[in-house]
Amino acid sequence: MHDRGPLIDARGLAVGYPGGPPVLEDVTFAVARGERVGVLGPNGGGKTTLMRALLGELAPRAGSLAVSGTTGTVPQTERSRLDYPVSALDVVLMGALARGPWWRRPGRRERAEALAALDRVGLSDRAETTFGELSGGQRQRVLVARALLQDADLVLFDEPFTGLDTPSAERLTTLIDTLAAEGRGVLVSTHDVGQARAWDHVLCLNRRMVDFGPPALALTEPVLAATYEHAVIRVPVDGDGPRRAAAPARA
Ligand SMILES: Nc1ncnc2c1ncn2[C@@H]1O[C@H](COP(=O)(O)OP(=O)(O)OP(=O)(O)O)[C@@H](O)[C@H]1O
Repeated sequence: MHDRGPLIDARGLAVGYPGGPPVLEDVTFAVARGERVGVLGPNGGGKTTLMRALLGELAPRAGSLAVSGTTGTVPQTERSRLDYPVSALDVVLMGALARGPWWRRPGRRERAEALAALDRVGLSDRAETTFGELSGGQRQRVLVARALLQDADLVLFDEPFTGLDTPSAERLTTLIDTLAAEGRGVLVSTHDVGQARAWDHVLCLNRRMVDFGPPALALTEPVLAATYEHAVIRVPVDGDGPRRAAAPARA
């Protein structure tokens, strides 16, 4: 892994789709190694669009975006289905392809590393299972194993908690913590404001950046109201103490 500078440095970033107006503007944030950054925003707020820009699929329309090191991605589960019959192990081994020179096919050593990566995400018994036959949560964990094999400096998760039951969500939370503790930067888009409070920074998006900072400073009522356009459920905490807000459930 490289050791210096932020993994992501976005300044005044604007992004859009070919032929259309920008769908995301004025985005300024940074992600350092070892940080977990939550990306919050309503449906259509631009979270996936930001991920696509970070992956180099969409070029900045304005401002600047620098992403350093290797990037592993865990897309939304419905987008991670593969139509061809590859095993979970094959998918993890794709991480070795990204790591090595293009002419070198993964060998016995990479296979052993891929099995170890599957073991780390608790799926060593599913190595030969067809990827498409796994549950959404299991597919996500296979993709985390792929990022581990790739030795990704930065791991992008696009709404990974959607549809997960409580044990799977807890397991994923622990994995995210572990990835960050290893010095990787982790960017996670989520609809769960309460969960993002536990991370290092939050980036609030609603077609433009509403705020970026440590959750204790950024997640104020005005910021949440601007992010979710007042569709916020207010939950009082400790009588007159600060209020906690939760994003509305996905439609
Ligand atoms: N391929 C595309 N071509 C044109 N516009 C698109 C495309 N994908 C998304 N958009 C538009 O960009 C805007 C932001 O969408 P995006 O998918 O980034 O939001 P999101 O925050 O990820 O939403 P969700 O929470 O529903 O996943 C939306 O208005 C959407 O219609």
